Amino acid sequence: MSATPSLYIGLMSGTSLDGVDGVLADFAGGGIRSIAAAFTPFPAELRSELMALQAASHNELEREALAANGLALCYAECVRQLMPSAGVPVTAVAVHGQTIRHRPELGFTRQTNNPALLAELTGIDVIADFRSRDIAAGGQGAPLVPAFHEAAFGKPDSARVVVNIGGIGNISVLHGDGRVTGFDTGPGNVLMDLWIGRHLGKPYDEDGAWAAGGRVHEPLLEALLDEAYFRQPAPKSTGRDLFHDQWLNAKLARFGDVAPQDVMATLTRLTAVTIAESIRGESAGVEAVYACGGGAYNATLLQEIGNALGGVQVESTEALGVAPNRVEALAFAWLGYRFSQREPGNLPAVTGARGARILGALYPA
Ligand SMILES: Nc1ncnc2c1ncn2[C@@H]1O[C@H](COP(=O)(O)OP(=O)(O)OP(=O)(O)O)[C@@H](O)[C@H]1O
Ligand SMILES: CC(=O)N[C@H]1[C@@H]2OC[C@@H](O2)[C@@H](O)[C@@H]1O[C@H](C)C(=O)O
Repeated sequence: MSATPSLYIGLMSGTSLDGVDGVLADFAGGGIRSIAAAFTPFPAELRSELMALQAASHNELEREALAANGLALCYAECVRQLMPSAGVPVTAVAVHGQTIRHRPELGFTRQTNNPALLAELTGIDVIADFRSRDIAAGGQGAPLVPAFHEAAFGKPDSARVVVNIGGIGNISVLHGDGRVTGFDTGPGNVLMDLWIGRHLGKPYDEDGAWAAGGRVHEPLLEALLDEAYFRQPAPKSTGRDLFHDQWLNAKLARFGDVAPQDVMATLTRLTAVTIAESIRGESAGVEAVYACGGGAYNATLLQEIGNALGGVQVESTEALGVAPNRVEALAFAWLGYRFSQREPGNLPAVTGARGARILGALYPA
């Protein structure tokens, strides 16, 4: 007889600001099983307000509170879509919130959210605020997915790398001997999305097709790589606080004559080489690299990461049984489960925290 289900819903809205990814998962008996997934796009107005809140602006306290209420409605809608797949009561909804400021060096990170409203709207326990305890313990508060990557994808005696390519990229190196290292590599899709939006009015470069038809401009690539963050040792994490449109504009200032499609090819290469160099720096002979996050659907990008690693084939996490667009939400469902078990969620070797900590705060139904 199978164990009684232990159902959690994970909700993630990341730096791409495209919407909410939700996953219903069952962790019965210590297993990890994703049952159903849903995606709720942000209404255009909420998306642009969340984008505006990424930087200092007028009356932002009130605007943040209102955006948090709007977010809670999107989260509730995503939960509503997942509920029919549950069958039995869901133990808790684990919700990341929307990062609008990430400044671990100043001792804070801010994921705007209204978990009380979400508990009210869903009638389910809500677990939120997963990052601040790690920062309180001296850590970066990010990335948090490496512990989950090890639990879900780790294989004894074999070295595997999981690379999450969302707005920002992050790697988890599962060394195969229980050790896990990882950090944010820098831009994932954020600069590419910005550029194709500006030039073709599209949200992203589907399959990397536009970049594939362009040529990498080496001097521009060199200028883009001239960024202290790439040389900084781990632990490290980043976000739109650093990699924003002014960052890109400043880099492009000397390269006004480069064709937009060639800029796209160069930005794709930038993401690929910063990920590949980060992997190389952590582990010499990596053979198995698995990509997740929306960037895993960018064939050009995966090909370029593989090339930059000297011909390694980069597969998506689909090969390990989890669709790439489900991994992050599943990770937060799992972090919610860990919270309920009073088990730590962070890895001090990754975030730099003084020790393992239970992450999250409960808003009862
Ligand atoms: N078919 C596709 N082809 C190319 N790129 C894609 C495709 N589908 C999604 N993407 C990219 O993936 C992004 C969304 O990825 P994801 O949902 O993993 O990001 P996120 O969770 O918001 O970010 P983060 O992990 O930084 O928090 C899109 O903005 C787009 O750039
Ligand atoms: C502060 C913040 O929201 N960071 C995100 C972001 O998106 C990717 C990368 O930057 C990672 O550090 C993190 O998300 C994943 C889910 C994490 O915590 O592992």
